[in-house]
Amino acid sequence: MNGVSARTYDVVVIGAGPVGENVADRVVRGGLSAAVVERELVGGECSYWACMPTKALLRSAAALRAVRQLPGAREAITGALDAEAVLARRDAFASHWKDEGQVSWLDSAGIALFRGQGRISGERAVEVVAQDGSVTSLTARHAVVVATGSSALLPDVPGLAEAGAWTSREAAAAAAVPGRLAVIGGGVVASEMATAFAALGSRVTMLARDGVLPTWEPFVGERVTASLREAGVTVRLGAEAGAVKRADDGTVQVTSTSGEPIEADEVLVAIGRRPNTLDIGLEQVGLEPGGWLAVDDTLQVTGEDGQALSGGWLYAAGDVNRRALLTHQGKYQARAAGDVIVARARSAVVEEGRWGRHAAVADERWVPQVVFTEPEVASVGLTAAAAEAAGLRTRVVDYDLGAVAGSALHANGYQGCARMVVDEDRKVIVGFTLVGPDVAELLHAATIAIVGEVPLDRLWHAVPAYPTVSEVWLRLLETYGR
Ligand SMILES: Cc1cc2nc3c(=O)[nH]c(=O)nc-3n(C[C@H](O)[C@H](O)[C@H](O)COP(=O)(O)OP(=O)(O)OC[C@H]3O[C@@H](n4cnc5c(N)ncnc54)[C@H](O)[C@@H]3O)c2cc1C
Ligand SMILES: NC(=O)c1ccc[n+]([C@@H]2O[C@H](COP(=O)([O-])OP(=O)(O)OC[C@H]3O[C@@H](n4cnc5c(N)ncnc54)[C@H](O)[C@@H]3O)[C@@H](O)[C@H]2O)c1
Repeated sequence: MNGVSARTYDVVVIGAGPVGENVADRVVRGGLSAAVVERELVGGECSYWACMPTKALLRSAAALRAVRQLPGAREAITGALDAEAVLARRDAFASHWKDEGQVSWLDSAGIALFRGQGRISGERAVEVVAQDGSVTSLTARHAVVVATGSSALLPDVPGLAEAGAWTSREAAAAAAVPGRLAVIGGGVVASEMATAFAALGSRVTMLARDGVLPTWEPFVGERVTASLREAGVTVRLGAEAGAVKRADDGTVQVTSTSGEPIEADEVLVAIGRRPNTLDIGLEQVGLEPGGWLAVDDTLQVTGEDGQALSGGWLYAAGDVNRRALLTHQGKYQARAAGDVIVARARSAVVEEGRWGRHAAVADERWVPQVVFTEPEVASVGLTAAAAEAAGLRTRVVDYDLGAVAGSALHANGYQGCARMVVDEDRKVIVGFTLVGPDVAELLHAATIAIVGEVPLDRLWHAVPAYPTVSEVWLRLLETYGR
Protein backbone atom coordinates (compact mmCIF):
# COMPACT_ATOMS: atom_id res chain seq x y z
CA MET A 1 0.00 0.00 0.00
CA ASN A 2 2.98 2.34 0.51
CA GLY A 3 3.54 4.91 -2.16
CA VAL A 4 -0.17 5.79 -2.36
CA SER A 5 -0.21 9.44 -1.40
CA ALA A 6 -3.89 10.04 -0.70
CA ARG A 7 -6.86 7.75 -0.08
CA THR A 8 -10.37 8.15 1.26
CA TYR A 9 -12.30 5.65 3.41
CA ASP A 10 -15.50 5.89 5.38
CA VAL A 11 -13.60 5.18 8.60
CA VAL A 12 -9.91 5.37 9.51
CA VAL A 13 -8.73 3.54 12.63
CA ILE A 14 -5.34 4.34 14.18
CA GLY A 15 -3.96 1.22 15.86
CA ALA A 16 -4.60 -2.40 14.81
CA GLY A 17 -4.64 -4.02 18.25
CA PRO A 18 -7.60 -6.20 19.22
CA VAL A 19 -9.75 -3.09 19.57
CA GLY A 20 -8.82 -1.35 16.31
CA GLU A 21 -9.28 -4.59 14.36
CA ASN A 22 -12.74 -5.07 15.82
CA VAL A 23 -13.89 -1.51 15.16
CA ALA A 24 -12.86 -1.88 11.51
CA ASP A 25 -14.57 -5.27 11.27
CA ARG A 26 -17.89 -3.93 12.60
CA VAL A 27 -17.74 -0.95 10.27
CA VAL A 28 -17.12 -3.14 7.20
CA ARG A 29 -19.86 -5.57 8.28
CA GLY A 30 -22.13 -2.52 8.46
CA GLY A 31 -21.40 -1.76 4.80
CA LEU A 32 -18.82 1.03 5.16
CA SER A 33 -15.19 0.97 4.06
CA ALA A 34 -12.39 1.01 6.63
CA ALA A 35 -8.61 1.36 6.83
CA VAL A 36 -6.41 0.61 9.84
CA VAL A 37 -3.02 2.16 10.51
CA GLU A 38 -0.45 0.09 12.43
CA ARG A 39 3.12 1.02 13.36
CA GLU A 40 4.20 -2.36 14.74
CA LEU A 41 2.38 -5.70 14.54
CA VAL A 42 -1.24 -6.19 13.55
CA GLY A 43 -2.80 -7.76 16.65
CA GLY A 44 -1.32 -5.27 19.11
CA GLU A 45 0.00 -5.70 22.62
CA CYS A 46 -2.46 -8.44 23.54
CA SER A 47 -1.34 -10.90 20.86
CA TYR A 48 2.43 -10.55 21.16
CA TRP A 49 3.40 -9.06 24.52
CA ALA A 50 0.42 -9.28 26.86
CA CYS A 51 -2.61 -11.61 27.20
CA MET A 52 -1.61 -14.51 24.98
CA PRO A 53 2.12 -14.97 25.72
CA THR A 54 1.73 -14.35 29.47
CA LYS A 55 -1.08 -16.87 29.78
CA ALA A 56 1.02 -19.36 27.82
CA LEU A 57 3.84 -18.80 30.33
CA LEU A 58 1.44 -19.58 33.18
CA ARG A 59 -0.67 -22.43 31.85
CA SER A 60 1.69 -25.43 31.94
CA ALA A 61 2.71 -24.79 35.56
CA ALA A 62 -0.97 -24.44 36.51
CA ALA A 63 -1.77 -27.80 34.91
CA LEU A 64 1.14 -29.45 36.72
CA ARG A 65 0.02 -27.94 40.03
CA ALA A 66 -3.48 -29.30 39.48
CA VAL A 67 -2.17 -32.80 38.83
CA ARG A 68 -0.03 -32.66 41.98
CA GLN A 69 -3.24 -32.28 44.01
CA LEU A 70 -4.68 -35.55 42.69
CA PRO A 71 -3.53 -38.88 44.11
CA GLY A 72 -3.32 -41.41 41.31
CA ALA A 73 -2.45 -38.72 38.81
CA ARG A 74 0.45 -37.14 40.65
CA GLU A 75 2.31 -40.46 40.69
CA ALA A 76 2.43 -40.22 36.89
CA ILE A 77 4.55 -37.05 37.04
CA THR A 78 8.02 -38.10 36.03
CA GLY A 79 9.92 -34.82 36.06
CA ALA A 80 9.90 -31.10 36.68
CA LEU A 81 8.34 -28.35 34.56
CA ASP A 82 10.22 -28.09 31.26
CA ALA A 83 10.92 -24.35 31.03
CA GLU A 84 12.30 -24.61 27.49
CA ALA A 85 9.14 -26.31 26.29
CA VAL A 86 7.00 -23.68 28.03
CA LEU A 87 8.94 -20.87 26.32
CA ALA A 88 8.59 -22.65 22.97
CA ARG A 89 4.80 -22.98 23.44
CA ARG A 90 4.71 -19.28 24.39
CA ASP A 91 6.59 -18.46 21.16
CA ALA A 92 3.93 -20.28 19.16
CA PHE A 93 1.12 -18.41 20.96
CA ALA A 94 2.89 -15.12 20.11
CA SER A 95 2.99 -16.29 16.45
CA HIS A 96 6.78 -15.93 16.72
CA TRP A 97 6.16 -12.15 16.74
CA LYS A 98 5.04 -12.19 13.11
CA ASP A 99 1.68 -10.88 12.01
CA GLU A 100 1.05 -12.62 8.66
CA GLY A 101 -1.92 -14.48 10.14
CA GLN A 102 -3.62 -11.33 11.35
CA VAL A 103 -2.80 -9.46 8.12
CA SER A 104 -4.47 -12.16 6.06
CA TRP A 105 -7.49 -11.94 8.36
CA LEU A 106 -7.66 -8.17 7.66
CA ASP A 107 -7.52 -8.97 3.94
CA SER A 108 -10.30 -11.53 4.22
CA ALA A 109 -12.41 -9.07 6.19
CA GLY A 110 -11.97 -6.39 3.50
CA ILE A 111 -10.05 -3.99 5.74
CA ALA A 112 -7.22 -1.92 4.22
CA LEU A 113 -3.93 -1.78 6.13
CA PHE A 114 -1.43 1.08 6.15
CA ARG A 115 1.80 0.47 8.04
CA GLY A 116 3.38 3.39 9.85
CA GLN A 117 2.85 5.98 12.55
CA GLY A 118 -0.64 7.46 12.30
CA ARG A 119 -1.28 11.07 13.29
CA ILE A 120 -4.41 13.18 13.15
CA SER A 121 -3.53 15.94 10.69
CA GLY A 122 -6.78 17.88 10.56
CA GLU A 123 -10.54 17.36 10.54
CA ARG A 124 -11.24 13.72 9.52
CA ALA A 125 -7.65 13.49 8.30
CA VAL A 126 -4.86 11.09 9.26
CA GLU A 127 -1.31 11.17 8.03
CA VAL A 128 0.66 7.91 7.96
CA VAL A 129 4.44 8.05 8.03
CA ALA A 130 5.94 4.73 7.00
CA GLN A 131 9.33 3.47 8.18
CA ASP A 132 10.92 4.54 4.87
CA GLY A 133 9.64 8.07 5.49
CA SER A 134 6.95 7.99 2.81
CA VAL A 135 3.73 9.73 3.75
CA THR A 136 0.17 8.72 2.98
CA SER A 137 -2.75 11.04 3.61
CA LEU A 138 -5.97 9.35 4.60
CA THR A 139 -9.32 11.07 4.71
CA ALA A 140 -12.29 9.66 6.61
CA ARG A 141 -15.76 10.43 5.32
CA HIS A 142 -17.39 9.64 8.66
CA ALA A 143 -15.04 8.91 11.56
CA VAL A 144 -11.50 8.58 12.82
CA VAL A 145 -11.07 6.10 15.67
CA VAL A 146 -8.07 6.22 18.00
CA ALA A 147 -7.28 2.69 19.23
CA THR A 148 -3.60 3.18 19.97
CA GLY A 149 -3.59 1.32 23.29
CA SER A 150 -1.18 1.85 26.16
CA SER A 151 2.45 1.26 27.16
CA ALA A 152 4.15 0.40 30.43
CA LEU A 153 4.51 3.28 32.85
CA LEU A 154 8.00 3.73 34.30
CA PRO A 155 8.48 5.13 37.79
CA ASP A 156 10.96 7.86 38.52
CA VAL A 157 13.51 5.47 40.03
CA PRO A 158 17.15 6.48 39.50
CA GLY A 159 19.11 4.10 37.26
CA LEU A 160 16.09 2.13 36.05
CA ALA A 161 16.47 2.90 32.34
CA GLU A 162 20.27 2.52 32.36
CA ALA A 163 19.92 -0.90 34.02
CA GLY A 164 17.80 -2.11 31.09
CA ALA A 165 14.79 -2.83 33.28
CA TRP A 166 12.16 -5.15 31.84
CA THR A 167 8.62 -3.98 31.26
CA SER A 168 5.80 -6.46 30.69
CA ARG A 169 6.98 -6.69 27.07
CA GLU A 170 10.38 -8.15 27.91
CA ALA A 171 8.87 -10.43 30.55
CA ALA A 172 6.24 -11.76 28.14
CA ALA A 173 8.82 -12.31 25.40
CA ALA A 174 11.74 -13.47 27.62
CA ALA A 175 14.12 -15.73 25.69
CA ALA A 176 15.38 -17.35 28.90
CA VAL A 177 14.35 -17.64 32.53
CA PRO A 178 16.46 -15.34 34.74
CA GLY A 179 17.98 -16.99 37.82
CA ARG A 180 16.82 -14.08 40.00
CA LEU A 181 14.03 -11.66 39.16
CA ALA A 182 13.11 -8.50 41.07
CA VAL A 183 9.58 -7.23 40.44
CA ILE A 184 8.57 -3.63 41.17
CA GLY A 185 4.79 -3.48 41.59
CA GLY A 186 2.01 -5.53 43.12
CA GLY A 187 -0.79 -5.28 40.55
CA VAL A 188 -2.01 -7.72 37.95
CA VAL A 189 1.12 -7.87 35.79
CA ALA A 190 3.46 -8.13 38.79
CA SER A 191 1.40 -10.89 40.42
CA GLU A 192 0.99 -12.93 37.24
CA MET A 193 4.63 -12.61 36.23
CA ALA A 194 5.90 -13.41 39.74
CA THR A 195 3.72 -16.55 39.61
CA ALA A 196 4.98 -17.50 36.15
CA PHE A 197 8.69 -16.95 36.69
CA ALA A 198 8.73 -18.55 40.14
CA ALA A 199 7.23 -21.68 38.58
CA LEU A 200 9.73 -21.54 35.73
CA GLY A 201 12.59 -21.54 38.22
CA SER A 202 13.45 -17.89 38.99
CA ARG A 203 14.08 -16.70 42.56
CA VAL A 204 11.58 -13.85 42.64
CA THR A 205 11.44 -10.84 44.97
CA MET A 206 8.41 -8.55 44.73
CA LEU A 207 8.35 -4.96 45.96
CA ALA A 208 4.63 -4.41 46.43
CA ARG A 209 4.45 -0.83 47.64
CA ASP A 210 0.66 -0.74 47.93
CA GLY A 211 0.19 -4.46 48.62
CA VAL A 212 -0.61 -7.37 46.31
CA LEU A 213 -3.70 -6.78 44.13
CA PRO A 214 -4.72 -3.90 46.42
CA THR A 215 -7.82 -2.82 44.49
CA TRP A 216 -9.55 -6.21 44.82
CA GLU A 217 -11.44 -7.66 47.79
CA PRO A 218 -8.96 -7.80 50.73
CA PHE A 219 -8.97 -11.63 50.85
CA VAL A 220 -7.65 -11.72 47.26
CA GLY A 221 -4.33 -10.09 48.11
CA GLU A 222 -4.01 -12.14 51.30
CA ARG A 223 -4.45 -15.46 49.51
CA VAL A 224 -2.27 -14.60 46.51
CA THR A 225 0.48 -13.26 48.78
CA ALA A 226 0.41 -16.42 50.91
CA SER A 227 0.55 -18.60 47.83
CA LEU A 228 3.38 -16.63 46.23
CA ARG A 229 5.34 -17.00 49.46
CA GLU A 230 4.63 -20.73 49.50
CA ALA A 231 6.02 -20.89 45.97
CA GLY A 232 9.25 -19.31 47.24
CA VAL A 233 8.61 -15.70 46.21
CA THR A 234 9.85 -13.05 48.64
CA VAL A 235 7.02 -10.54 48.88
CA ARG A 236 7.93 -7.24 50.53
CA LEU A 237 4.67 -5.49 51.30
CA GLY A 238 4.87 -1.69 51.54
CA ALA A 239 8.37 -1.62 50.04
CA GLU A 240 9.28 0.89 47.36
CA ALA A 241 12.24 0.71 44.99
CA GLY A 242 14.92 3.32 45.79
CA ALA A 243 17.57 3.06 43.06
CA VAL A 244 18.59 0.49 40.47
CA LYS A 245 22.12 -0.24 39.25
CA ARG A 246 23.52 -2.90 36.94
CA ALA A 247 27.09 -3.97 37.73
CA ASP A 248 29.67 -4.99 35.12
CA ASP A 249 28.98 -8.67 35.77
CA GLY A 250 25.34 -8.10 34.80
CA THR A 251 23.92 -8.27 38.32
CA VAL A 252 21.23 -5.70 39.05
CA GLN A 253 21.02 -4.22 42.51
CA VAL A 254 17.73 -2.69 43.64
CA THR A 255 17.68 -0.72 46.85
CA SER A 256 14.43 -0.68 48.69
CA THR A 257 12.80 1.47 51.35
CA SER A 258 12.58 -1.62 53.53
CA GLY A 259 14.95 -4.54 53.88
CA GLU A 260 18.29 -5.34 52.31
CA PRO A 261 19.12 -4.32 48.73
CA ILE A 262 17.96 -6.98 46.27
CA GLU A 263 20.38 -8.64 43.88
CA ALA A 264 18.83 -9.93 40.69
CA ASP A 265 19.61 -10.82 37.10
CA GLU A 266 16.65 -8.84 35.76
CA VAL A 267 14.25 -6.30 37.20
CA LEU A 268 10.67 -6.07 35.97
CA VAL A 269 8.69 -2.86 36.34
CA ALA A 270 4.91 -3.32 36.47
CA ILE A 271 3.26 -0.27 38.00
CA GLY A 272 0.51 0.50 35.49
CA ARG A 273 0.12 1.95 32.00
CA ARG A 274 0.22 5.26 30.12
CA PRO A 275 -1.78 6.02 26.96
CA ASN A 276 -0.15 5.93 23.52
CA THR A 277 -1.21 9.48 22.66
CA LEU A 278 2.03 11.43 22.76
CA ASP A 279 2.56 11.56 19.02
CA ILE A 280 -0.84 11.11 17.39
CA GLY A 281 -1.66 14.73 16.54
CA LEU A 282 -4.01 15.47 19.46
CA GLU A 283 -2.97 19.12 19.33
CA GLN A 284 -4.88 19.27 16.01
CA VAL A 285 -8.13 18.84 17.92
CA GLY A 286 -7.18 21.03 20.88
CA LEU A 287 -6.25 18.18 23.22
CA GLU A 288 -3.07 17.76 25.25
CA PRO A 289 -0.71 15.13 23.76
CA GLY A 290 0.09 12.28 26.14
CA GLY A 291 -3.22 12.24 28.02
CA TRP A 292 -5.95 9.60 28.27
CA LEU A 293 -8.86 10.29 25.91
CA ALA A 294 -12.16 10.98 27.65
CA VAL A 295 -15.16 9.54 25.80
CA ASP A 296 -18.93 9.29 26.19
CA ASP A 297 -20.72 5.93 26.22
CA THR A 298 -20.76 5.83 22.41
CA LEU A 299 -16.95 6.22 22.49
CA GLN A 300 -16.97 9.73 20.98
CA VAL A 301 -14.05 11.78 22.28
CA THR A 302 -15.27 14.52 24.59
CA GLY A 303 -13.81 17.86 25.62
CA GLU A 304 -13.60 19.40 29.06
CA ASP A 305 -17.33 20.18 28.94
CA GLY A 306 -18.11 16.47 28.56
CA GLN A 307 -19.59 17.07 25.08
CA ALA A 308 -18.37 15.35 21.89
CA LEU A 309 -15.62 17.36 20.20
CA SER A 310 -16.99 19.60 17.50
CA GLY A 311 -18.15 17.67 14.48
CA GLY A 312 -18.32 14.43 16.47
CA TRP A 313 -16.02 12.60 14.05
CA LEU A 314 -13.38 11.49 16.58
CA TYR A 315 -13.77 8.29 18.61
CA ALA A 316 -11.44 6.45 21.02
CA ALA A 317 -11.78 2.82 22.07
CA GLY A 318 -9.74 0.36 24.13
CA ASP A 319 -6.96 1.05 26.60
CA VAL A 320 -6.47 4.60 25.31
CA ASN A 321 -9.72 5.83 26.90
CA ARG A 322 -8.87 4.25 30.30
CA ARG A 323 -12.40 2.94 30.89
CA ALA A 324 -11.21 -0.66 31.42
CA LEU A 325 -7.73 -1.81 30.39
CA LEU A 326 -8.81 -5.26 29.26
CA THR A 327 -9.01 -6.89 25.85
CA HIS A 328 -12.56 -8.20 26.20
CA GLN A 329 -13.86 -4.85 27.42
CA GLY A 330 -12.01 -3.00 24.64
CA LYS A 331 -13.55 -5.32 22.06
CA TYR A 332 -16.97 -4.68 23.60
CA GLN A 333 -16.33 -0.95 23.12
CA ALA A 334 -15.21 -1.70 19.55
CA ARG A 335 -18.54 -3.35 18.75
CA ALA A 336 -20.45 -0.37 20.14
CA ALA A 337 -18.21 2.17 18.37
CA GLY A 338 -18.25 0.38 15.02
CA ASP A 339 -22.03 -0.02 15.10
CA VAL A 340 -22.73 3.55 16.18
CA ILE A 341 -20.48 4.96 13.47
CA VAL A 342 -22.48 2.98 10.92
CA ALA A 343 -25.78 4.11 12.47
CA ARG A 344 -24.76 7.77 12.45
CA ALA A 345 -23.44 7.51 8.88
CA ARG A 346 -26.88 6.23 7.83
CA SER A 347 -28.76 8.71 10.03
CA ALA A 348 -30.33 5.68 11.71
CA VAL A 349 -31.60 5.63 15.29
CA VAL A 350 -28.77 5.66 17.82
CA GLU A 351 -29.47 3.42 20.82
CA GLU A 352 -27.26 5.09 23.40
CA GLY A 353 -29.31 4.64 26.56
CA ARG A 354 -28.56 2.02 29.23
CA TRP A 355 -28.11 -1.39 27.59
CA GLY A 356 -28.54 0.15 24.12
CA ARG A 357 -26.49 -1.56 21.41
CA HIS A 358 -24.51 1.61 20.72
CA ALA A 359 -23.39 2.34 24.28
CA ALA A 360 -20.56 0.64 26.18
CA VAL A 361 -22.39 1.00 29.49
CA ALA A 362 -20.96 -2.18 31.06
CA ASP A 363 -17.66 -0.34 31.48
CA GLU A 364 -19.21 1.64 34.29
CA ARG A 365 -19.48 -1.10 36.92
CA TRP A 366 -19.99 -4.48 35.26
CA VAL A 367 -16.45 -5.40 34.19
CA PRO A 368 -15.28 -9.02 34.55
CA GLN A 369 -11.61 -9.86 35.00
CA VAL A 370 -9.54 -12.95 35.70
CA VAL A 371 -6.05 -12.85 37.21
CA PHE A 372 -4.20 -16.03 36.31
CA THR A 373 -2.21 -16.32 39.53
CA GLU A 374 -2.17 -19.36 41.80
CA PRO A 375 -4.87 -19.40 43.10
CA GLU A 376 -6.80 -17.80 40.25
CA VAL A 377 -8.83 -14.68 40.94
CA ALA A 378 -12.06 -13.89 39.11
CA SER A 379 -14.32 -10.96 39.74
CA VAL A 380 -17.08 -8.89 38.20
CA GLY A 381 -18.82 -5.75 39.34
CA LEU A 382 -18.12 -3.87 42.53
CA THR A 383 -16.06 -4.84 45.55
CA ALA A 384 -17.82 -4.46 48.88
CA ALA A 385 -15.84 -1.26 49.51
CA ALA A 386 -16.63 0.17 46.06
CA ALA A 387 -20.34 -0.60 46.46
CA GLU A 388 -20.37 1.18 49.79
CA ALA A 389 -18.47 4.14 48.34
CA ALA A 390 -21.09 4.28 45.56
CA GLY A 391 -23.72 4.79 48.25
CA LEU A 392 -25.40 1.39 47.89
CA ARG A 393 -26.99 -0.30 50.89
CA THR A 394 -25.32 -3.68 50.67
CA ARG A 395 -25.02 -7.04 52.34
CA VAL A 396 -21.84 -9.04 51.84
CA VAL A 397 -22.01 -12.85 51.80
CA ASP A 398 -18.86 -14.98 51.94
CA TYR A 399 -18.53 -18.73 51.49
CA ASP A 400 -15.60 -21.12 51.82
CA LEU A 401 -15.14 -22.47 48.31
CA GLY A 402 -13.22 -25.46 49.64
CA ALA A 403 -16.34 -26.59 51.53
CA VAL A 404 -18.28 -27.27 48.32
CA ALA A 405 -18.44 -30.96 47.32
CA GLY A 406 -17.38 -30.23 43.75
CA SER A 407 -14.26 -28.39 44.95
CA ALA A 408 -13.19 -31.25 47.20
CA LEU A 409 -13.52 -33.57 44.21
CA HIS A 410 -11.73 -31.16 41.90
CA ALA A 411 -8.55 -31.26 43.99
CA ASN A 412 -7.44 -32.57 47.35
CA GLY A 413 -6.93 -29.70 49.75
CA TYR A 414 -8.87 -27.26 47.52
CA GLN A 415 -8.82 -23.82 49.15
CA GLY A 416 -10.80 -20.85 48.00
CA CYS A 417 -13.27 -18.17 48.82
CA ALA A 418 -16.36 -16.66 47.18
CA ARG A 419 -18.02 -13.35 47.94
CA MET A 420 -21.23 -11.87 46.64
CA VAL A 421 -22.20 -8.28 47.27
CA VAL A 422 -25.95 -7.76 47.28
CA ASP A 423 -27.71 -4.46 46.69
CA GLU A 424 -30.25 -4.69 49.51
CA ASP A 425 -32.62 -2.16 48.02
CA ARG A 426 -33.01 -4.00 44.73
CA LYS A 427 -32.16 -7.56 45.90
CA VAL A 428 -29.72 -8.06 43.04
CA ILE A 429 -26.03 -8.94 43.05
CA VAL A 430 -23.70 -6.03 42.24
CA GLY A 431 -20.34 -7.69 42.88
CA PHE A 432 -18.90 -11.19 42.82
CA THR A 433 -15.36 -12.36 43.56
CA LEU A 434 -13.88 -15.85 43.53
CA VAL A 435 -10.41 -17.00 44.56
CA GLY A 436 -9.35 -20.59 44.09
CA PRO A 437 -7.90 -23.10 41.65
CA ASP A 438 -9.58 -22.98 38.22
CA VAL A 439 -12.22 -20.40 39.14
CA ALA A 440 -11.79 -18.52 35.84
CA GLU A 441 -14.46 -20.49 34.03
CA LEU A 442 -16.98 -19.89 36.84
CA LEU A 443 -16.98 -16.17 36.28
CA HIS A 444 -19.37 -15.80 33.38
CA ALA A 445 -22.35 -17.07 35.40
CA ALA A 446 -21.75 -14.18 37.80
CA THR A 447 -21.41 -11.71 34.93
CA ILE A 448 -24.77 -12.81 33.54
CA ALA A 449 -26.45 -12.62 36.95
CA ILE A 450 -25.10 -9.12 37.54
CA VAL A 451 -25.60 -7.63 34.06
CA GLY A 452 -29.01 -9.32 33.80
CA GLU A 453 -29.86 -7.93 37.25
CA VAL A 454 -31.39 -11.30 38.07
CA PRO A 455 -33.34 -10.96 41.34
CA LEU A 456 -32.11 -13.21 44.16
CA ASP A 457 -35.59 -14.82 44.30
CA ARG A 458 -35.17 -15.99 40.71
CA LEU A 459 -31.58 -17.15 41.26
CA TRP A 460 -32.93 -19.86 43.60
CA HIS A 461 -34.39 -21.44 40.47
CA ALA A 462 -31.01 -21.48 38.68
CA VAL A 463 -29.92 -24.82 40.12
CA PRO A 464 -26.19 -25.60 39.91
CA ALA A 465 -25.37 -29.16 38.84
CA TYR A 466 -24.09 -31.59 41.46
CA PRO A 467 -21.19 -32.09 42.18
CA THR A 468 -19.65 -28.99 40.57
CA VAL A 469 -17.77 -26.07 42.08
CA SER A 470 -20.70 -23.91 40.86
CA GLU A 471 -22.70 -25.24 43.80
CA VAL A 472 -21.13 -22.33 45.64
CA TRP A 473 -24.02 -20.31 44.13
CA LEU A 474 -26.51 -22.35 46.14
CA ARG A 475 -24.39 -22.12 49.28
CA LEU A 476 -24.16 -18.33 48.95
CA LEU A 477 -27.95 -18.08 48.55
CA GLU A 478 -28.51 -20.35 51.56
CA THR A 479 -26.12 -18.23 53.60
CA TYR A 480 -27.97 -15.09 52.51
CA GLY A 481 -31.30 -16.72 53.44
CA ARG A 482 -34.67 -16.82 51.74
C1 LIG B 1 1.36 -8.22 30.52
C2 LIG B 1 -0.09 -7.95 30.20
C3 LIG B 1 -0.99 -8.99 30.25
C4 LIG B 1 -2.33 -8.75 29.95
N1 LIG B 1 -3.22 -9.79 30.05
C5 LIG B 1 -4.52 -9.58 29.79
C6 LIG B 1 -5.45 -10.64 29.88
O1 LIG B 1 -5.11 -11.77 30.22
N2 LIG B 1 -6.74 -10.38 29.58
C7 LIG B 1 -7.17 -9.15 29.20
O2 LIG B 1 -8.35 -8.96 28.94
N3 LIG B 1 -6.30 -8.11 29.11
C8 LIG B 1 -4.98 -8.30 29.39
N4 LIG B 1 -4.10 -7.27 29.28
C9 LIG B 1 -4.58 -5.97 28.78
C10 LIG B 1 -4.65 -5.99 27.24
O3 LIG B 1 -3.39 -6.32 26.71
C11 LIG B 1 -5.09 -4.63 26.71
O4 LIG B 1 -6.27 -4.23 27.36
C12 LIG B 1 -5.35 -4.69 25.21
O5 LIG B 1 -4.19 -5.05 24.52
C13 LIG B 1 -5.85 -3.32 24.71
O6 LIG B 1 -6.09 -3.39 23.34
P1 LIG B 1 -5.97 -2.08 22.43
O7 LIG B 1 -6.30 -2.53 21.04
O8 LIG B 1 -6.72 -0.98 23.06
O9 LIG B 1 -4.44 -1.67 22.51
P2 LIG B 1 -3.10 -2.43 22.09
O10 LIG B 1 -3.24 -3.89 22.21
O11 LIG B 1 -2.02 -1.75 22.87
O12 LIG B 1 -2.95 -2.10 20.56
C14 LIG B 1 -2.72 -0.80 20.10
C15 LIG B 1 -2.03 -0.88 18.76
O13 LIG B 1 -1.90 0.44 18.24
C16 LIG B 1 -0.62 0.59 17.64
N5 LIG B 1 -0.31 2.01 17.64
C17 LIG B 1 -0.15 2.82 18.72
N6 LIG B 1 0.05 4.09 18.31
C18 LIG B 1 0.01 4.08 16.98
C19 LIG B 1 0.13 5.10 15.98
N7 LIG B 1 0.30 6.38 16.30
N8 LIG B 1 0.05 4.73 14.69
C20 LIG B 1 -0.14 3.43 14.34
N9 LIG B 1 -0.28 2.43 15.23
C21 LIG B 1 -0.21 2.76 16.53
C22 LIG B 1 0.29 -0.26 18.51
O14 LIG B 1 1.45 -0.63 17.81
C23 LIG B 1 -0.62 -1.45 18.81
O15 LIG B 1 -0.48 -2.46 17.86
C24 LIG B 1 -2.76 -7.46 29.58
C25 LIG B 1 -1.84 -6.40 29.53
C26 LIG B 1 -0.52 -6.63 29.85
C27 LIG B 1 0.46 -5.49 29.78
N1 LIG C 1 -5.30 -11.08 33.55
C1 LIG C 1 -5.59 -9.83 33.20
O1 LIG C 1 -6.73 -9.47 32.99
C2 LIG C 1 -4.48 -8.84 33.06
C3 LIG C 1 -3.17 -9.24 33.18
C4 LIG C 1 -2.18 -8.28 33.11
C5 LIG C 1 -2.52 -6.95 32.89
N2 LIG C 1 -3.80 -6.60 32.75
C6 LIG C 1 -4.17 -5.19 32.57
O2 LIG C 1 -3.03 -4.43 32.33
C7 LIG C 1 -3.06 -3.25 33.12
C8 LIG C 1 -1.68 -2.95 33.65
O3 LIG C 1 -1.31 -3.88 34.67
P1 LIG C 1 -0.31 -3.42 35.82
O4 LIG C 1 -0.10 -4.56 36.73
O5 LIG C 1 0.87 -2.76 35.20
O6 LIG C 1 -1.12 -2.27 36.52
P2 LIG C 1 -2.09 -2.31 37.81
O7 LIG C 1 -2.79 -1.03 37.78
O8 LIG C 1 -2.86 -3.58 37.87
O9 LIG C 1 -1.10 -2.39 39.04
C9 LIG C 1 -0.09 -1.45 39.23
C10 LIG C 1 0.34 -1.54 40.67
O10 LIG C 1 1.53 -0.80 40.84
C11 LIG C 1 1.45 -0.07 42.04
N3 LIG C 1 2.26 1.15 41.85
C12 LIG C 1 1.91 2.26 41.18
N4 LIG C 1 2.93 3.14 41.16
C13 LIG C 1 3.95 2.55 41.83
C14 LIG C 1 5.28 2.94 42.12
N5 LIG C 1 5.77 4.12 41.74
N6 LIG C 1 6.06 2.07 42.81
C15 LIG C 1 5.57 0.86 43.20
N7 LIG C 1 4.32 0.44 42.93
C16 LIG C 1 3.53 1.27 42.26
C17 LIG C 1 -0.02 0.22 42.25
O11 LIG C 1 -0.32 0.27 43.60
C18 LIG C 1 -0.70 -0.97 41.59
O12 LIG C 1 -1.03 -1.96 42.53
C19 LIG C 1 -4.08 -3.47 34.21
O13 LIG C 1 -4.96 -2.38 34.23
C20 LIG C 1 -4.77 -4.73 33.87
O14 LIG C 1 -6.16 -4.53 33.69
C21 LIG C 1 -4.79 -7.51 32.84
